Amino acid sequence: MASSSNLAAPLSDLSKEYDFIIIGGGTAGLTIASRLSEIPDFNVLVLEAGADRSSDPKILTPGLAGSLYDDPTYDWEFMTVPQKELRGRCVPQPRGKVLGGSSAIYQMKITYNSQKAWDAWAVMGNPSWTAKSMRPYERKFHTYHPHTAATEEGILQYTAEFSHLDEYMSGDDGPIQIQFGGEGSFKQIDTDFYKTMKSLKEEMGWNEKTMGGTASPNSIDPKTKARSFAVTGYLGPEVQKRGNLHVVTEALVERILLEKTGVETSVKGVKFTSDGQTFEVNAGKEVILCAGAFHSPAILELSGIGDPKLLKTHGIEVLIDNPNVGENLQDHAMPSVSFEAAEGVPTADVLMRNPSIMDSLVAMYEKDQSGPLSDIFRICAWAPSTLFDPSSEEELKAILKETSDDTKNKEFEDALVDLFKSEDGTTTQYMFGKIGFDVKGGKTITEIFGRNSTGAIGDSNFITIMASQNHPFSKGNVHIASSSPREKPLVDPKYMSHPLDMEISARHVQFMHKIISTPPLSHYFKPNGRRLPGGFADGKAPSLDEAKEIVRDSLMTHLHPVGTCAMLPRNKGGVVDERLRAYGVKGLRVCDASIFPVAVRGNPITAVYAVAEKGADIIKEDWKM
Ligand SMILES: Cc1cc2nc3c(=O)[nH]c(=O)nc-3n(C[C@H](O)[C@H](O)[C@H](O)COP(=O)(O)OP(=O)(O)OC[C@H]3O[C@@H](n4cnc5c(N)ncnc54)[C@H](O)[C@@H]3O)c2cc1C
Repeated sequence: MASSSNLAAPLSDLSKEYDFIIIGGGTAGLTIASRLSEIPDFNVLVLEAGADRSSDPKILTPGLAGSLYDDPTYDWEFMTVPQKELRGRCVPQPRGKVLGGSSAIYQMKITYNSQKAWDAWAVMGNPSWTAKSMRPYERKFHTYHPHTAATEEGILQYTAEFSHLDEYMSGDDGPIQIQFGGEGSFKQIDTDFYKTMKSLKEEMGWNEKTMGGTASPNSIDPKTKARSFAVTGYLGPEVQKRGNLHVVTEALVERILLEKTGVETSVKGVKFTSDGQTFEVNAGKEVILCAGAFHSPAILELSGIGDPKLLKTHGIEVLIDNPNVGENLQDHAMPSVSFEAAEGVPTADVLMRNPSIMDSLVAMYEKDQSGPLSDIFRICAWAPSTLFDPSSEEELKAILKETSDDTKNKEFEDALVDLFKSEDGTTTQYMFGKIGFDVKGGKTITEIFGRNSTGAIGDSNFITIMASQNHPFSKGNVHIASSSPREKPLVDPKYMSHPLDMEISARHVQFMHKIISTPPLSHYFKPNGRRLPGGFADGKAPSLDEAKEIVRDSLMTHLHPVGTCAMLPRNKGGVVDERLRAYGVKGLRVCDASIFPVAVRGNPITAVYAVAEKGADIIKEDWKM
């Protein structure tokens, strides 16, 4: 049953025209809706395909985040097309299909982009998107609740000194609540991970300030112990009282309505379906497309904006010829190797095997928001992307030279190489999960986390190390599969299609041996224990060739697709200009993860909020507000 959410009048009260129509009530969409509706003269409509589940305990309980995937109630359940470099494996790609979008199902981990990686956006043709211009927006979206002395002593003293510890980065009155967690939020194993990464950093001579362990806070509200996300943050009670904001859920946008007057193409409105009925609403000022990295390009294509060849194949009239739509897909990909834990080391595998334990944890949280489900402590570390020893650096540079013939891509590759060379930009993000992953045997995310028929995890407990490449060279695409708005677009990230990505990832798999062999962390692993998907035999690091095979069998997504409606000059692959205006159409902007020209360092939600905050300011400025 379609609903018009508690924020607005029923669907039957829908006006014929709104100043701004926002497609997608997700992370970016709600941020922009909230900021634009601060102006009483603006009338704003949000159309969201998913339902309003903002009081659903599964969404609000931090420790239940893992139960939201592979369930169409919350998740679009994307699956990539078969990936050539992964032996034809398809990779599951959850995306939030509820009010709040992916912020309602994401893992709540907060990290920040590097200065150098923001500046790459400017260098590539968007001079007003420098790191300096983005920092105020990174502060604006959140409130940071200061960490405790225990967190300082047990964790932060061993971590790299940057971003969240930098006062300049800590917002004090933004809508999203960020915290490190209270007493008991981290365990001795977490402290030992940071001690190990600190000693490795010293041994490897990595940059003191930016590399090594980093503790990321979470977007959990310390007062309620609940997920803080786009709905709780940007559609709070005060915003809900605004008469100029209308949010319609369970409303699937089919296409943007465009009209041609002479040579000019402009936006007329939006066509959507809800409750089996079709509606058309006019946009007095603009349509703002915020449907995320997979749906935003698809909606453009369904509306006649894209590669003429593709559109004609699907019988769609070509209104704007722009073959860049849906290209430039970048996703953080990560080989994920599970190492058997030493006897007596508890991991979440125990919970997977004993649902009754989970039931009692849920009861604890329901009673007074206490227990392990009220908090998530996530650990990670940054390492240089390639440069473990100088000889391999030479080898990697040679590979890059061989593959750099594509002139359109040259600027992108140059920007990435520049990032590699810089102290703060060049990163692979190691993550550490206290649970086994069966990536090779699991077809869905749920199966990968140990509930699949291959039974590879069995009765063992595992600790998984993931190595996410933050600035991948491989680029894929997302395009419609047919002219039906109900059919999901085809997602092809082309993981590891650039040979340099394989070289980098394989070296990081080799380095995992060093991580598990270094005390005090080494004590948590069973000597010569089982490894998933395999390798590391006889207590040794795999050879480079063996490591590449491990990458093929263990690579999964870090769930950070971006870039498919890139903000770039049009002749360099752009879909929108630096004021987020779609090329060739008056009154249409795109603003979400799809506009990122280059993937950010680390987890992208902070960048999505910051981009949306800046986007809202740009729109206000352009309408002289
Ligand atoms: C499982 C998971 C875990 C993650 N963990 C982290 C993490 O810990 N830290 C981090 O920083 N990032 C994480 N991310 C990534 C982060 O959540 C996303 O990058 C970010 O939320 C994307 O925001 P967006 O606005 O681009 O898209 P979304 O937030 O996905 O919003 C798009 C919205 O558009 C709606 N929509 C799509 N098509 C239509 C249509 N035709 N009509 C109407 N509405 C439509 C969707 O339903 C959705 O609500 C995670 C992502 C996932 C999926």
